[in-house]
Amino acid sequence: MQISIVWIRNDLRFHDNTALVQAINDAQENDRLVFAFYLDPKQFKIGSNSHDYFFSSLNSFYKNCLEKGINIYFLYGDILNCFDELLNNFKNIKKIYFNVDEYGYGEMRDKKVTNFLKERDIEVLSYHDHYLHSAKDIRKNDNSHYKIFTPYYNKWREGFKEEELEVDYDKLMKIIFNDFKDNDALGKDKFYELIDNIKRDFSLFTGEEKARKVLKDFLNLKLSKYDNNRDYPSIDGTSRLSCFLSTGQISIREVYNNIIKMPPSNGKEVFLKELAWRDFYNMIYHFYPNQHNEEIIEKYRNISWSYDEENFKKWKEGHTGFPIVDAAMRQLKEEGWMHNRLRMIVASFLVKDLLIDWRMGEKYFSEMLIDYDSASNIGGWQWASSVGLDAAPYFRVFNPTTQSQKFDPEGQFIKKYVKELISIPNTYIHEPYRYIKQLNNQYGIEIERLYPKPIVDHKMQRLRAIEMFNI
Ligand SMILES: Cc1cc2nc3c(=O)[nH]c(=O)nc-3n(C[C@H](O)[C@H](O)[C@H](O)COP(=O)(O)OP(=O)(O)OC[C@H]3O[C@@H](n4cnc5c(N)ncnc54)[C@H](O)[C@@H]3O)c2cc1C
Repeated sequence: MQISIVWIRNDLRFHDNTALVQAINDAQENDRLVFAFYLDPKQFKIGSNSHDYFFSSLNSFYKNCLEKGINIYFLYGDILNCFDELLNNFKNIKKIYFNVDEYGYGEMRDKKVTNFLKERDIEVLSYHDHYLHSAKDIRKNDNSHYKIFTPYYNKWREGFKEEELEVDYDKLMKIIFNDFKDNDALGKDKFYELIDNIKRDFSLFTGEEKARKVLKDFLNLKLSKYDNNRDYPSIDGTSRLSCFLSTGQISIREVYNNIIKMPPSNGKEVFLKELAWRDFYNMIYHFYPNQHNEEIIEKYRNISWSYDEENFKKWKEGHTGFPIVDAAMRQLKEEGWMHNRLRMIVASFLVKDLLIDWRMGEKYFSEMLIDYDSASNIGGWQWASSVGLDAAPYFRVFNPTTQSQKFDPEGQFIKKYVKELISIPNTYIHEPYRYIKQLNNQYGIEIERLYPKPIVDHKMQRLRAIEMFNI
């Protein structure tokens, strides 16, 4: 009997899980398959939304496995010790299957483990699975990578997209190997401990079935109007698939294939472009591995950012005195998700109004977002900060008030999250300070008790930001 391991990671699903399907298809009659999950202490962000969502999703996948009669072998601790333990516990492991990470810490970890396993004569079979096109797929004619999105997108549209892979469940159930004691696997206790300590339970928004339902609702109810509605945070007009995609609870090919089958519409075209941005940022992070810490545009590496903790706190808590920024930041804290338009507004505000280092914002998002994905998050932050490839030009400074007037004209979104503004007349909702000042003059009500006055003067900060970039 030979054992193959399927190393599960941010691909928490059965359907169209490339590594899993390949492992099942490759197996001979006497081969056996073990599911393994490595709990990486370096990646825990205990108490954060991103951590709680990931572990709620892992728990959901684990329960799905148990229902099917599949156990998971959890590993916890130093990665090479863990794989050593795995090889010792199952003497006849011949192959390890997994879906690769193409950037950042995950890519380094995969390389380290691959070398370790190869030295021990274990065959390592790794696959591209997480994106429609892997980082090296879409190239210019001279074979270099793209730096600008539009030509990348044109090539991306033409590129061949893989078909979805079906799981042969009958075969899987014949070859699955569960004959290990849970207490042999040191990680099981740690897994239960992590699940017990989840602060915010996101389980209702996890799982393969839920992801499929969210996709179906999007196709039926939102896709055809996506182009018009996607910019208005008070409208539920976007897919809400990001958390399922970042944890792999739905395959990107399943999303793409369903979209492609829909009748032509502007909504469909715009949506495909968003999927391409996801691939684009994966590609960029792959080719600029220091991007998490370093501006891609070299001349901006010497900007003297502010590290003002007080203003940073006001931004995080949603107390800046700019209602659209405050509503968005409160939504992020309460729900772990923020609308794309608002991500752009609050990121621009942090960097170009408060002049604070984008890395501080990126780190905060990495903890607060349930859809946290390092490539898209760093890409989004470098875009808003004008320091990345094909980013917003440095002189484009979002005006939080006009953005608010344009994308939340009635203030519906603002009033949902900034409750203290609920009875402010609509004409003042984007600049409540003006109204409160009137109240103050008329009745002597203290301004800051109702809602803070703007913590900065946007016009002045805009000029300072432009000056700061002028190096
Ligand atoms: C500062 C900043 C940080 C961001 N951080 C993340 C992050 O950590 N994780 C993340 O998934 N997205 C991130 N985004 C991109 C985008 O905001 C979210 O993907 C989107 O809001 C998720 O909601 P949705 O699924 O309803 O999106 P939809 O509008 O329905 O889009 C469909 C899918 O396309 C992809 N997508 C859409 N817009 C983008 C984009 N600009 N860049 C990359 N992929 C995109 C996502 O996978 C999304 O689920 C960030 C954007 C900014 C400006």
